[in-house]
Amino acid sequence: MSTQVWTIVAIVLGVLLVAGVVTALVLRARRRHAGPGTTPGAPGAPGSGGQREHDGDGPAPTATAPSATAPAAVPPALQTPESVPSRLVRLRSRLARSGVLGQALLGVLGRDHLDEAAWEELEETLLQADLGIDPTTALLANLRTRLRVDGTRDPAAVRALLRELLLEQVDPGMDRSLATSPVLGADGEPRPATVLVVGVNGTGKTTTVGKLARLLVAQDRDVVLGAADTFRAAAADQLATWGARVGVDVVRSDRDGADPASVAHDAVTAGAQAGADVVIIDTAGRLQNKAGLMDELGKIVRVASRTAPIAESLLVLDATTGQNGLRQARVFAEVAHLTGIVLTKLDGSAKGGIVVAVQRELGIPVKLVGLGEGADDLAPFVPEEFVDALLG
Ligand SMILES: Nc1nc2c(ncn2[C@@H]2O[C@H](COP(=O)(O)OP(=O)(O)OP(=O)(O)O)[C@@H](O)[C@H]2O)c(=O)[nH]1
Repeated sequence: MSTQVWTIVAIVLGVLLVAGVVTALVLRARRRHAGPGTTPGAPGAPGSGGQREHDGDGPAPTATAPSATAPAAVPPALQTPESVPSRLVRLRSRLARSGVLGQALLGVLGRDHLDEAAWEELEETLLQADLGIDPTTALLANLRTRLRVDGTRDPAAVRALLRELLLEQVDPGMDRSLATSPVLGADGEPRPATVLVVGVNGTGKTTTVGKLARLLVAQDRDVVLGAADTFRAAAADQLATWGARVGVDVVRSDRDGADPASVAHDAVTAGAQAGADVVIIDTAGRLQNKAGLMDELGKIVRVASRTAPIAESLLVLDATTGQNGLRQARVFAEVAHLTGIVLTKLDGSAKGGIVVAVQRELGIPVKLVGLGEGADDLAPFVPEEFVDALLG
């Protein structure tokens, strides 16, 4: 072959080599730009509607509760939970969907003449909203008296009066703060605040534990989770996914059906060793008539409070279950010294009166409300906001 042909072959090979190198560099740069562990459409991936991008009131696609089948092996991208003030603003409209109660009451009160049939209608409306018979009777008696004494039928004044009387029933004076600061243990050493979460299956316990971890992380608390629901195998996986999303450690047993009290003990110990502020313990959903399961809960309580008293025992209640929820509450109160209620599924429920009924029944406050399936759809309960939402 002539020198000319060899030169042409060398040039072609050189061009191909340079093109290959350039292509490889471009691909590498693109991968870097996408970020580590980020797959299109995966939680936290750009454009996937990740937590940070979700500002509206619609469902938060990536913020939805992790499913039991979520892959535990691939660590999900770390998320930043929504701040408390931001979620209060965002979730207000969810509460407002229960405004049908206020509209119905104000509709009747706006009539020219309030006869006995009208008062019965008011009673029926309040009972249907699960306010309970005693609070309903008390509220209507006060309303009758005040309307007579004040002698006003002006709509704005009637609304203000109804607001005042409803708020009285919700009892804004109750202490709704969550005890989530480290406590002094029996040995004089600081211990994390232990938060025990109990309730019947399906009320939203595991979801609430995950959401609460996020709420506390948003408040700069160091959190450890204990997966003491060893009854439902998937619950620990579910919790592990919640924890991984916000960088929170989850203590779990590698054995299905392990002793839940032992997991609770390990979680409290791990929390203390890690210097955590809070240890939240998820427990198995139990039917109140299953004596064995309730005994087991008693054991968890004893073990978890061995080194320091339990700071919070939260009962998770499904707002849509009405009187049945109250029966559950009574049984749990006998076993665990309850300090607060988390009322879930209040989004879109017209049964907001259950807040009043359950507080009266147990004498403990509703501290948190669940307002959707999104990861940050949990908020502190604020009586004034709640009553304003009821009035629509
Ligand atoms: N709409 C709505 N759904 C909720 C809320 N809280 C929980 N859920 C849903 O309720 C269902 C049950 O939640 P879980 O957390 O698995 O219930 P659990 O009490 O732990 O159930 P067990 O582990 O079987 O005892 C899930 O589909 C949750 O997404 C809420 O505030 N609003």
